[in-house]
Amino acid sequence: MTVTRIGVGGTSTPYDVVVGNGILGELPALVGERAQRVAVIHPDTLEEKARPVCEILRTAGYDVFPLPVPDGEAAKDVSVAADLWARLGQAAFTRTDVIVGVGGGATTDLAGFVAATWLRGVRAILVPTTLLGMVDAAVGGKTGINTAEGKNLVGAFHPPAGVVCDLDTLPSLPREDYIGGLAEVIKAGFIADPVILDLVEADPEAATRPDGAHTRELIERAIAVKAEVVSADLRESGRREILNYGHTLGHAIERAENYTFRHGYAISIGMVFAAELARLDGRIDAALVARHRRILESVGLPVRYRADAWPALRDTIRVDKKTRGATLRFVVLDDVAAPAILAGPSDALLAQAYQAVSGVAPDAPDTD
Ligand SMILES: NC(=O)c1ccc[n+]([C@@H]2O[C@H](COP(=O)([O-])OP(=O)(O)OC[C@H]3O[C@@H](n4cnc5c(N)ncnc54)[C@H](O)[C@@H]3O)[C@@H](O)[C@H]2O)c1
Ligand SMILES: O=C(O)C(=O)C[C@@H](O)[C@H](O)[C@H](O)COP(=O)(O)O
Ligand SMILES: [Zn+2]
Repeated sequence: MTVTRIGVGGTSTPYDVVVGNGILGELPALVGERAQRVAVIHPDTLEEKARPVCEILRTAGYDVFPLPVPDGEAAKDVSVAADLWARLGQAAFTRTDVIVGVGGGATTDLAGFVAATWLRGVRAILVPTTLLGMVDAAVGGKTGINTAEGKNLVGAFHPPAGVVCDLDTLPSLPREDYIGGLAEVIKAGFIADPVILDLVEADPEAATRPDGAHTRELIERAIAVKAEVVSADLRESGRREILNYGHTLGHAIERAENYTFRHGYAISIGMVFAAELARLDGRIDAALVARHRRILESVGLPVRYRADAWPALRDTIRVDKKTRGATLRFVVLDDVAAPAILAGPSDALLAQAYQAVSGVAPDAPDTD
């Protein structure tokens, strides 16, 4: 199988997202000759994915420090970052040394954040092992951790020095996590690449499998969308906001669920909410909202959330990063591949859109 390299620019150090099978051998060249030590941050549950990375780097002559962290979202916590800072200090990690993050989006967000903050910035190389990590989290340099008040509230823009997407890691991913990653693939379709939507609609079942007929094309198209957007606007001063489609409500749902709800599942619901908002604002028709529900449901993603959660979700949305002062801002669509910002929707409009997502009037008890 061929190796694909998708370039990401917009920074003084452009890098490639490399996609292919059995491509961990790309790593030593990315780490480079100036580094002596390499820290390999990985979930403690994914030792078998970190081991070949460590072996390749040891064989290439580096001093390798495997640094296990808690699995999943539990890693995106300041206590975990502080523990890693301590371990880097104990290993006398210098500015020419390198951090490699191996795992899903939660792990690469943490590894990137630690790389951004250690000595005010050392190089990070990311090896995403989830679909979501490959098509979204590992690309573009957003790093961060959660706080009690909300998702990703502390972080830094710190582009990686390289991203290695070894497709051989995907078959072991639990099906639910694979489907979670499809939410970001479908998001890329709605905001920028209609062919993604066509491919999912043509065979939704195949889209849920790492060996599906169009899987590689879906992955590469979604990466290309992300690469184009972050190359144009690394620091989210404008265009990059479109990547937040579905995330305003989605992040609030994740917080309401104490970060036990898959990110992709939450943003799937969030995209339906954003579509309902756009319809109520007169931007899109009911058919496009229905297309959201149909595509997302066809791959097993949720499109509804409980009605009684609205007051808490409404409060959390206030600290969304796109909010300016008291003005809430949502990414919406004017059409497929025509994203826009809806600023300052009324409380009534928001509640009406949420009603369409919960299926129950906001004040009424949830009888589901
Ligand atoms: N920085 C960004 O631009 C960006 C973009 C999108 C999402 N994110 C973040 O990414 C996170 C979600 O990422 P995720 O969906 O990858 O979740 P995750 O990192 O929690 O991984 C999901 C689960 O899959 C397991 N896993 C990972 N790879 C595996 C493999 N190959 N085989 C078996 N199990 C495997 C993990 O151990 C974990 O239990 C969220 O924190 C979200 O905020 C960040
Ligand atoms: O890269 C971006 O920009 C995104 O918004 C991609 C999102 O899929 C991702 O979940 C991101 O972490 C959200 O960023 P945040 O700034 O809303 O925390
Ligand atoms: Zn996301």
